Amino acid sequence: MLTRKLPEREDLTGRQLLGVLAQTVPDLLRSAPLLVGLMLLMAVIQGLMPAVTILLGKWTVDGVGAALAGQEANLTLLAGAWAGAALLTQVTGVASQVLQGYASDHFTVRTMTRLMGKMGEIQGLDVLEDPRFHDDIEILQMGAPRRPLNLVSTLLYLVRSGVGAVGVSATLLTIGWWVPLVVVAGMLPALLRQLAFSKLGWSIFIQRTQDSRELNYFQRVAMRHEYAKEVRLYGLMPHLQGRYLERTLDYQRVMRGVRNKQLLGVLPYQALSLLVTAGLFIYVVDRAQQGVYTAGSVVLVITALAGLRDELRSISEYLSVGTEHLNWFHKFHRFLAAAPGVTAPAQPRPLPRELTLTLDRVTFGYRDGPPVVEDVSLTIPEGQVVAIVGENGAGKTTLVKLLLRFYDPSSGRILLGGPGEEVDLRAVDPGGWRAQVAAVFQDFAKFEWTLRENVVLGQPEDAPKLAHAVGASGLGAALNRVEGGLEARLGQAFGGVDLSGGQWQKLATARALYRDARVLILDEPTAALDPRSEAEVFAAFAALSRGRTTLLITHRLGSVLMADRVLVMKGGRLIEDGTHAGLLARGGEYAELWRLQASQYAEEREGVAG
Ligand SMILES: Nc1ncnc2c1ncn2[C@@H]1O[C@H](COP(=O)(O)OP(=O)(O)OP(=O)(O)O)[C@@H](O)[C@H]1O
Repeated sequence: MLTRKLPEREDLTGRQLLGVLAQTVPDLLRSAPLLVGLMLLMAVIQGLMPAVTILLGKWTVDGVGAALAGQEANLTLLAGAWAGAALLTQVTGVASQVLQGYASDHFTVRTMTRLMGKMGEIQGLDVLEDPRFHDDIEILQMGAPRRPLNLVSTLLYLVRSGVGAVGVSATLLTIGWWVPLVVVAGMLPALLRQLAFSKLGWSIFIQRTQDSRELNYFQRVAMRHEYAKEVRLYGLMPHLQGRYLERTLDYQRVMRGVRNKQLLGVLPYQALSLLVTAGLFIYVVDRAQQGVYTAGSVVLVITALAGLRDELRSISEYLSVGTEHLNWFHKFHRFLAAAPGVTAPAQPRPLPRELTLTLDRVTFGYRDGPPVVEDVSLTIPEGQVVAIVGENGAGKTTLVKLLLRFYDPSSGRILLGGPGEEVDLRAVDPGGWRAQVAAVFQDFAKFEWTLRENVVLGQPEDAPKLAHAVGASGLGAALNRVEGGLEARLGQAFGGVDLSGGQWQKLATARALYRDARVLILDEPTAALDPRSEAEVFAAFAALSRGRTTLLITHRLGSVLMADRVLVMKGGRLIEDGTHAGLLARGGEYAELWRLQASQYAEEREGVAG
């Protein structure tokens, strides 16, 4: 059976927690001083209420006793005080909830804005492919709407319970100065023990994030439309259920162990606390029988002991959840302060006039793995149309991703600019450079927005340009068949229509055509198109690529004919570089690929003829 360990302890030390607290609280306070101030006021008032109630109880019992004995007692005043206390409890309770609502709205917007702002700063893809980042971002995303408010609330509850504990202890002073000391000393060990266990809380939470991401994935595969065909065809459901159950039961077993240990471990300490309480109770009752204490004092001790136990238990719980919130904030601050892999330069150099691309001995491996692009050097003058060919996994797409600065080379440089004006790609603003590029990626994004939004992608709308992009990409024919035309919502998630694979690809093409770019990148742009559409789209690209640097990655060698130059990649290296005719004449890898593809057509022709 698979046994699962708890993750490495991620808990911060007490000192580190205080550091996070000192960093977080002033920031939250500054962002909403009035709200937090009012909430603090409510917490202090609420904290005083238990002591008030206990004293009122004592005075009431003593007052009733006095009245029964025929002495004078102002019971009306007492009744008024009870009513006033109850009213104050109600009012502060409602006010706290209203204030929490406001604070929640405020903190959610603020935290999510900061998180999204930071995501916007992450220029590359490397960070997003790191599994640790997935866990962190999931934890941050889940926590952003609630952690800031929860931290504030927890701190306020701590204030309330702290004031409550002090207030209730103070009422015990009426019995004797030593009474609060004895009671707190008896209850403290259980509290500390509970606190020690609660440190496990964050580790468990982290574990839950890793597990829940995987469990969610199983659920998604089982339930979502995009996996439904394979799940049914290959009968995957029992397999998914089995793996889901195995993981869940395993996880639950670990959690049960932790929970049981926690509950049983704290029992002896709670027994000690009960002994002290019972001892004190017997002492006070005994002394009351001797006439040292009044009946009201006995009631006071009973209610104060119960009250103090409640307050201390609350303090322990709030400290424990507060620790979790602070751990979350630790991740949050670390995320905001992190310098993500690909960063924009502090003082970007302007883009050069001419966008010639130069790779100078560029080597790159994903996540410091073995190189998938190795020692590639080449220059592509602005305006050249270049085809990149080579077998699967040769590094063609990676080369393009490096040119777009989704990753930085492990060694070597990528330069932009004509002779004498070259600048390192790392020295220019990535956003400014990417604005010069239009691309149809192999795995282009299918946004579940309207068709129009999918083409325009946040750029200013220009009706003639849009009409041209839709027409030239071949998307126009699809539009006639989609209800709502350009306004049709795409994708299943919001009840929209779905397009065929080829129609989506035309849409991705329209996107590239709509963007007025100096560099065009086409990564297998026609893989899903029928022959007629492919011919049409290539005609559009041929028209578009005139005068623009174009990089066309393709396995369909027929389309290479539109290129001025062909690059052949193999095993991450650039092994051939020349014109179509030159490379054919050379009789190397390209000639071999061409011969193989041509022979397929020849065989088919012979087959048809025969
Ligand atoms: N994000 C990634 N993380 C890790 N490895 C990757 C990643 N993307 C690609 N690779 C690996 O890098 C190598 C080159 O991939 P690349 O996509 O550049 O090849 P390609 O020539 O475009 O292939 P194809 O013709 O199949 O599209 C492959 O071995 C692939 O497994």
